[in-house]
Amino acid sequence: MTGTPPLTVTDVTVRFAGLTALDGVSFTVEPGSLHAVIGPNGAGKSTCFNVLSGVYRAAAGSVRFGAAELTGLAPHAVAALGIARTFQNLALPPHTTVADSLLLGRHRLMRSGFLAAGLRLPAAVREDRRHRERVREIAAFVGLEADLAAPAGSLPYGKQKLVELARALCMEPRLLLLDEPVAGMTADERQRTAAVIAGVRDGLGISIVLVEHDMGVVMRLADAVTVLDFGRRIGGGTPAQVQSDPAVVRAYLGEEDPAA
Ligand SMILES: Nc1ncnc2c1ncn2[C@@H]1O[C@H](COP(=O)(O)OP(=O)(O)OP(=O)(O)O)[C@@H](O)[C@H]1O
Repeated sequence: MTGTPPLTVTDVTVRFAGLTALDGVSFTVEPGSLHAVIGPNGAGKSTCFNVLSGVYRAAAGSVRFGAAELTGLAPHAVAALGIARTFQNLALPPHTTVADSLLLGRHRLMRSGFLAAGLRLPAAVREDRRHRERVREIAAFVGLEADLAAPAGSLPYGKQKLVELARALCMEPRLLLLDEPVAGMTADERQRTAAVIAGVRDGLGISIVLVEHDMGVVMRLADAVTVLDFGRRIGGGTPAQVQSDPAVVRAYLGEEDPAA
């Protein structure tokens, strides 16, 4: 997709009743790149994710997607700019088929109102057919074409997470926010999902922000990494750069060794 602007996070601070969860954090997500946000437990990753998706409001700083200022926008207004998100925990209606779950993801793009759709007016029928075709294409892209008629809740966990990813893609986003997309997956599922995520970046040209604990996946997929610790940005760069950064290594070792 053309026209994806950079996402520029500048000096963002978020406070919760006396606790500074993010403290003057800055980074830029280059167009079409996969940018991972990592850090030990409690570092501020989820808070960062929630600021980008409009769930939390920053006390200070700015988040710009091209010329658009995101801070202060409600989640639906952030989505309207072409920023889609997935959730850490499954957020799919379990009895709804995969096809219908994905169609729900296209709601923002649908012009016909419920009345026109309900009355089966010709324009609404044509639009419905167009959206179903696109849903099929996106399902094929993530490897779910054979599962379109299945209730989402009947699929194995890894596939349900792929349905969520596909649903976000159905919004035709320019930027995709992924919240721990491989958490709870088997090694096989992790590998498959990582390949799909790489395909989204490489094949669709969508920028991706990835918050993820799995270092293997982060280091294999990311073009750039931002490292948080206690709400501050303590490092950043390519995966190789952050892996050899003593401050980053110290932050992670500190987490593993409570005596340190
Ligand atoms: N809604 C909230 N109210 C109060 N404190 C919060 C809230 N959300 C997060 N925090 C606190 O802010 C800090 C950063 O939390 P956050 O969840 O962003 O970290 P994280 O890096 O995502 O951690 P984890 O890896 O454990 O998910 C923590 O000290 C956390 O307790």
